[in-house]
Amino acid sequence: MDKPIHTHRFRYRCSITKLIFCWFTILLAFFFFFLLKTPSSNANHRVLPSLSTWEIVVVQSAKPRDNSTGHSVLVTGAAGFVGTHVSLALKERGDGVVGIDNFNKYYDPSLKRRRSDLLLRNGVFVLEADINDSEKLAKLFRLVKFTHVVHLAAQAGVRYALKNPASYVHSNIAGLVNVFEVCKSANPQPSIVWASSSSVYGLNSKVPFSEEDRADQPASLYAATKKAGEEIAHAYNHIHGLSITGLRFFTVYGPWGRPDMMYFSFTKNMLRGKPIVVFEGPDHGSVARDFTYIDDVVKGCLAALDTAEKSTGSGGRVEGRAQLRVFNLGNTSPVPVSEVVSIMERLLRVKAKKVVAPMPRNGDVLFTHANISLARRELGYMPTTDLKTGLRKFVNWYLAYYSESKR
Ligand SMILES: O=C(O)[C@H]1O[C@H](OP(=O)(O)OP(=O)(O)OC[C@H]2O[C@@H](n3ccc(=O)[nH]c3=O)[C@H](O)[C@@H]2O)[C@H](O)[C@@H](O)[C@@H]1O
Repeated sequence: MDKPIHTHRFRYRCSITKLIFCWFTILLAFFFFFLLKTPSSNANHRVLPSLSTWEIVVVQSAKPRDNSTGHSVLVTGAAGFVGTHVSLALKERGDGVVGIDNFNKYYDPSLKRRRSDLLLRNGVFVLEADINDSEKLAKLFRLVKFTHVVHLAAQAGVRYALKNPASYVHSNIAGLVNVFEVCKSANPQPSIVWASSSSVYGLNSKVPFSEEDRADQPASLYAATKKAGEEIAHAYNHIHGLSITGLRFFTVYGPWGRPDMMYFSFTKNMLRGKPIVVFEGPDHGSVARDFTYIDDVVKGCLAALDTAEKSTGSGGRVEGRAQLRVFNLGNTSPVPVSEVVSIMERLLRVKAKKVVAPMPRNGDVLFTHANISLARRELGYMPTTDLKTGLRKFVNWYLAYYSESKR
């Protein structure tokens, strides 16, 4: 029997209503889904874009002004004293630079932050990470094909090794190996320039110190880790074809310097009317250093980078021998610490309260003196700043920096 027409209509209306209801429910579900999703996706945005922003900033920072001639350089220890100056100089001449620094507390981290701010204002991004963090380093190399690595991150200071020996092993041995490991696996492999130290000459008494002299009598753990670094560099060069240049820095000083160093701490104490302890050698002999001004050292670093040959390894294969070099970067004119104090007295117009004490057996050596003929020949390295001029520049910076900090 035929169903009454109104029943059909009713059913028909019902199914239309159901359909509309269904669609409406689906639309509503979508609406609520997106409504509820928005805040959490915003939360994600706080993470994701900051990650991609981080990546974009790295890529931008690494870009040379001119792609065909400029380098892309990773500078470790970029918020350090030498690292900051080298990064600025590279950026200024058109290279792309990315920095990495762990901002540790060995000395006032706010100085490192201020250096990092200065770098950022000049287009250099410094990533906060430790050189032992292989993941972070590998990530950087996935983002950028670095042509060079200037490895300056280290635990510095010869005397602090008595207090915290582990930090020297962590940064100067394990950290160095980690940097080499990441560089070795990168494709293409970068060329590496890294900071060794004049302290590797240790008890060597043949002057001036030449690269061929003995460097197997370290007087401090710091020196021992730097010398070990040179041997480790040899192994990575030999096995993996990494092009490596080690630079033996001689007591580098200047604006934005390290507060743990003598010229810096003496300035601070003299201005506050506090005593300074001046070490002397046996029989009241003077202790002297081949103080080298930062701008001269920066020129040496850039010349080392520019003359560095390409690494020869890739994908586990090595095509021929890679370059392995070591250079002294000194000033060739040692100055006794007592003379530094006299210069500071004149510059600061303050009489130092000197306490003369025998040099403790804590890692110090009596003197350093660089023979720079190899660096002159191969790098065109020629220091031009005498100690008086360099210290004047340091004092000017110091007074400006700390009067501004006070304000
Ligand atoms: O050339 C280097 O390779 C090394 O130079 C410096 O080491 P150092 O020369 O000992 O520099 P300072 O700590 O500034 O000492 C300079 C001189 O001042 C003397 N000094 C230091 C501190 C002090 O209170 N009194 C004092 O007479 C030291 O004996 C030394 O002769 C750096 O601190 C090291 O990181 C670097 O590697």
